[in-house]
Amino acid sequence: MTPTLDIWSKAPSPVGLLSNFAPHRFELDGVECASMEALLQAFKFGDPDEQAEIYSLVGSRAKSRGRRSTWVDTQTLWWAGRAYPRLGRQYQGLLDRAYAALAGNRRFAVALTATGDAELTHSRGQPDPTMTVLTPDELCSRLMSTRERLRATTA
Ligand SMILES: Nc1nc(O)c(N)c(N[C@@H]2O[C@H](COP(=O)(O)O)[C@@H](O)[C@H]2O)n1
Repeated sequence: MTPTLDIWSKAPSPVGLLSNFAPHRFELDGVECASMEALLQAFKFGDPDEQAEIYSLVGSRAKSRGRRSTWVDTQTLWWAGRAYPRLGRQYQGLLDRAYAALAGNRRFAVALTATGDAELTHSRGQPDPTMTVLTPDELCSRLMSTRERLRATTA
């Protein structure tokens, strides 16, 4: 039977290292982020100066910082000065690029491939996309497809 691994920040390694809270550095479009959570929470702000305050954060500090945003009212997220409707296809493309960038972090890539063929879940996540910048499906589908790609390139 295929094992299921539930991703959250306090899970033992390697699963905890797949949480967006984990301190994996990566760069997207020339912006260095200390964690995926920092990038995701920065999407919630249209002001580049406010976004820049978030990039260096990790874990719950990054997530809490995002609570100052009112993005839920507008359903609009921001990257590189451009507005992304939350339910739009372009936002999905932005998430794809973000996870592709994260896959360049070796510690993340090693942790992800160490999960083998396990089904990845995220039971703590919010499934309604109008209430979160990343649903469990959006996270886990990207992690599992990235794992396939990493495997294919190292085979
Ligand atoms: N631990 C945890 N608690 C929640 O309530 C969550 N929604 C999540 N999901 C993660 O939170 C990030 C998205 O933040 P918002 O839901 O937009 O505030 C992202 O990292 C999800 O994977 N996790």
